[in-house]
Amino acid sequence: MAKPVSVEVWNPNGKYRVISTKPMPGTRWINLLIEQGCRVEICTEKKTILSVEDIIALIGNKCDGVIGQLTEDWGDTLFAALSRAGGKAFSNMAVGYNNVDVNAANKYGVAVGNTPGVLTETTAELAASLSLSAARRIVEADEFMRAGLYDGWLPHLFVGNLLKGQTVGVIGAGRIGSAYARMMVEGFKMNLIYFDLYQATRLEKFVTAYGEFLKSNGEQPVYWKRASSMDEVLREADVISLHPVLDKTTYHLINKERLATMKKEAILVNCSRGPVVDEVALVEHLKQNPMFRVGLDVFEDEPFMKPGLAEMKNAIVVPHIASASKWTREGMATLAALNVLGKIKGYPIWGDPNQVAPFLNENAPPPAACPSIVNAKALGLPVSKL
Ligand SMILES: NC(=O)c1ccc[n+]([C@@H]2O[C@H](COP(=O)([O-])OP(=O)(O)OC[C@H]3O[C@@H](n4cnc5c(N)ncnc54)[C@H](O)[C@@H]3O)[C@@H](O)[C@H]2O)c1
Ligand SMILES: O=C(O)[C@H](O)CO
Repeated sequence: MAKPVSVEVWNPNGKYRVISTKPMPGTRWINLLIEQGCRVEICTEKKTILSVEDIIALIGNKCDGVIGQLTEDWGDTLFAALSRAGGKAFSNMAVGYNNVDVNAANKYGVAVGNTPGVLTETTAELAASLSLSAARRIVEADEFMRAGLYDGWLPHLFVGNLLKGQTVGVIGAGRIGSAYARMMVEGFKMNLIYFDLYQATRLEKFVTAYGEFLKSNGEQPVYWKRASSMDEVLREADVISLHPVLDKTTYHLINKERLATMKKEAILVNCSRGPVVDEVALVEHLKQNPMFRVGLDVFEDEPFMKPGLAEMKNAIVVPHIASASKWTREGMATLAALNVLGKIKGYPIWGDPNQVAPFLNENAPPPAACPSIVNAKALGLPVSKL
């Protein structure tokens, strides 16, 4: 028998039982569920990562839908349990869903939601912060100051890299990669080289137009290039930021050989998923190349770091906080709740999961649609005409 898991209950007499495996920011998501007749149960267990057994206990015998987290292993066992309990809806409170076995969800007819769009700028801003912090050695300098080591201005003290005129490389120029590229190009007047399976037409147009603007003002223009291989980006860029999805094509995309092709003083930023980088190879590379710097938001064996990483002065490490702005996190909770609610209510799927603003407007009721269901096609779910 699984141990009972502690929950906080809202609207106990609601017709549909919806579980959230974690307390989530804001209250709009709870109110939206309650207004539509849901009983909402929020897991209040103290431990950060729930096990499959914990979640099975939460699901129980009757559960219409679950809002879950990227730390949870949503595979066959959990989708089978949800299906047995009558559930047909699950949503990650995240855009990435590499923790979800979508084929297993398809097998049990469970819709899988995610939360694109609302976290694009927030995540790109963190990638830009890590790029700048690494270039200007901000964390090292802060530690130096606090250790009482500063005894006066010196010509060589914490000399870093000037970004202006350098080249920013983006691997995975989707929503977040493109937003990051625009920030680096416009903010720091960097040239762009990117690699993606698809052409980032809007991004290219933006850089072209900005380059023309700079030129017309008598300034050095900026340029873009779509690389024909990832290696081209690694060889040419001074700052490289990783923004692909994690799947079998991107696992250990950055490995020992590829690190060796990068410039000795390059900066590597990862705000995608930890396993995109071979972290053991990275630690070795950081040891051998003290001028090479990294900014990491994600780790291969989260929440752990590979041995040696924490000791590296040329690494900045933060605990998976790229989407952590109040507006974004409340919006993610709202989108996740509306994915589950929409499926329970039989609503169609929103036509463009990149345009989620109507769901986030606090002054109007959200559209009667599921904002983003990744397996909508596989399940044959209808698309909204709104
Ligand atoms: N650190 C965080 O807190 C955080 C926050 C949000 C998203 N993420 C991660 O960022 C990822 C991207 O999010 P997004 O909203 O920009 O998604 P997106 O789908 O818009 O962009 C992903 C891009 O990666 C490209 N891609 C896929 N395989 C590739 C490959 N082999 N080589 C190069 N490019 C490839 C796709 O074509 C696409 O353009 C998410 O899947 C998630 O894992 C992390
Ligand atoms: O995929 C995601 O959304 C993140 O990792 C958390 O915001």
